[in-house]
Amino acid sequence: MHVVELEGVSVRVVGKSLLAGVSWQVDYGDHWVILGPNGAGKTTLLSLVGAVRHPSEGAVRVLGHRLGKVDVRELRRHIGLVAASQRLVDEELLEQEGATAHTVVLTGHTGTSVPRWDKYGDAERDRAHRLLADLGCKDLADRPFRVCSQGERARVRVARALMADPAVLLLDEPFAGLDLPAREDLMAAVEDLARIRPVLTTVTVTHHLEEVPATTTHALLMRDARVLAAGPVEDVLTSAHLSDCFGRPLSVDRFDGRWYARAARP
Ligand SMILES: Nc1ncnc2c1ncn2[C@@H]1O[C@H](COP(=O)(O)OP(=O)(O)OP(=O)(O)O)[C@@H](O)[C@H]1O
Repeated sequence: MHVVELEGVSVRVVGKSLLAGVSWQVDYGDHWVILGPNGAGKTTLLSLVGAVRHPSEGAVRVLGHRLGKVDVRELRRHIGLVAASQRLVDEELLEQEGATAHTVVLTGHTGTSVPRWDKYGDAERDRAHRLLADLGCKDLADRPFRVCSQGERARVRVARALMADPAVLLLDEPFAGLDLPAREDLMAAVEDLARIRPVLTTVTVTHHLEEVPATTTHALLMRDARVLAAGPVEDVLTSAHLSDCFGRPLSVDRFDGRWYARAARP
């Protein structure tokens, strides 16, 4: 069984195709990155995998369950989704309540935007502390989420998503808006996660090759609602594929496991 399986999937809204004829398979322990220009359909693809939306055509199976034939609320409990664009968590409410980073992580256990204190015992509290430590921010436990920096929040959100022990973790532009040290801290945390949780599957949407974690195993390139290339990361992240994807000549390098792109000079 695949973690994610799409067969001939299209998503249409009035007068527009958001995804067209997409087939794709993700296996347990894979770490995928999805790249493509603005409007290519990356977030739409991730929202299918997150069981947030349904396809107009074709079949989507997540953790063996076909969308349309499964209780998506139950399915979502096994999927960790961190996406600024899809407000699944009411962070403003948590901020108003003065929630600490530890409390925000705890709410991941109940999948709620407010803490359900009767549901959290010592095991859950310890787990939330461990996850903050795994994400390199154990010192934030008692800090109000409201005052955490963007980089700190980004790591707390990932810890929250892991609280429910999901089989698959979906990250939609997790590095957006972070400065260089914050980006590198989150990158290190994501790479550590891949090492300490070998069965966790991850799918990360990003805009920049510099944001592709070194632990990435596979890549999928999108353009105009279609998949341009998908497969093992070293086969897909080539100068030719990236140039095709972004519509201009690009030169791609790999150094120390990380990827870099720049405009090709004549
Ligand atoms: N409900 C909708 N109705 C109409 N158009 C939509 C709807 N949702 C998304 N779109 C459009 O579909 C296209 C794909 O959107 P999507 O958010 O998946 O792209 P993306 O690759 O994630 O883009 P970005 O990199 O800019 O975040 C965009 O042109 C977007 O404007």
